[in-house]
Amino acid sequence: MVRDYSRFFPPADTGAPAREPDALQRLGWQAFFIRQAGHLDLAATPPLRVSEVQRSGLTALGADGEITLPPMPGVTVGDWLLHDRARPARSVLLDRRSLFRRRAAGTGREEQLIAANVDTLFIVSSCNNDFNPARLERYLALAHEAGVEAAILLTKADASEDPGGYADRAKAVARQVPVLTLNALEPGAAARLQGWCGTGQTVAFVGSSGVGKSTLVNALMGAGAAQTGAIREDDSRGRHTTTARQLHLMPGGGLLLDTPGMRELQLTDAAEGIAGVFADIEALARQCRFRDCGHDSEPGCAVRAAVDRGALEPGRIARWRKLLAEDRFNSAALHERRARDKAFGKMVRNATGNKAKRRDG
Ligand SMILES: Nc1nc2c(ncn2[C@@H]2O[C@H](COP(=O)(O)OP(=O)(O)OP(=O)(O)O)[C@@H](O)[C@H]2O)c(=O)[nH]1
Ligand SMILES: [Zn+2]
Repeated sequence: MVRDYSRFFPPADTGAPAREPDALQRLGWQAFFIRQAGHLDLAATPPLRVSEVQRSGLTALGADGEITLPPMPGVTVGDWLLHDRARPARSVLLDRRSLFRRRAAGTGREEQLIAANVDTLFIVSSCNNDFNPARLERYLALAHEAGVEAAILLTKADASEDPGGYADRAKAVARQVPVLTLNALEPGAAARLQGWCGTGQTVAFVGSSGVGKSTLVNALMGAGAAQTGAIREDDSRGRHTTTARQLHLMPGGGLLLDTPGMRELQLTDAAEGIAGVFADIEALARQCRFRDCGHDSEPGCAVRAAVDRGALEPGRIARWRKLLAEDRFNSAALHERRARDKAFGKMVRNATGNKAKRRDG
């Protein structure tokens, strides 16, 4: 299927103002990728950004519009490829600036790539009962793990008596992360996010159901929102499945990456991300007298001492522990499955090996 993206791109010749960003810049082609391709002839192997991943293949956007490619394992939405026109499946995957991945339960595959090269993750919650510091921390850990900057958006400020109170509690969770309270329905909502959505900047949304993600997406997409409509493809059994478009050019210049996987993100081996979000506690824990301090009633516990002098909120310790335990559980389950698969593989090899021997003898 060929879609007309021409309205997103400046005219090819002199009609465009000199400083108009070129088509690749609009797709997020930045110094990080340009450096990787520096020694290559980009006319021969043009850069493409993957906009959809389906069973039947990939769709990618480049300076000349949209191209369909055969399936390429290990490639995900948001990735940059250098297109090999003669052998498309051999197109080169460029290193990623950031990557969201998740453990794929029960699929036999251990890990699922969700999205690459997102610049900013909008973590959305509302100024109401949805607000939950533990959930914010979880999402922040995910962003940290993926290597993505985060911004916390607290919607429904218009329906709250005290939006500032919610903002303060969000800021207490992550001092470095920008926090915005807003009414997603008001006309100026998109403009308030524009700072993160400039030309070539890729954003994604996470948050619970009903917090206003779609409302914000529609605000950012403006008249282009019709583009978010679903498309159909045939799966391997010839059934029609409906998949949504996954990478959208926003009228304001940025890109919106929106996949079902993005919305279902969980913590996977996120120890590093957790450490980033709870850096204060982890630093304290290193000062405890005992290396294996449980931070309960051990003498010389720096974590407890911080709680006692009011420098650390006890709830944060509980959430830190819960997140660590959850991550440990997830990782253990994965390693167990890995070990089981390995043992099974060995058994199969032994069995087939024995058969071969018998035949030989
Ligand atoms: N008053 C008010 N209503 C809002 C705001 N943001 C969203 N809503 C309303 O809340 C409802 C849910 O918003 P959605 O944008 O569908 O929420 P979502 O996060 O996309 O939900 P899912 O699609 O289930 O993930 C809709 O009725 C919106 O109109 C806000 O800032 N203020
Ligand atoms: Zn301790």
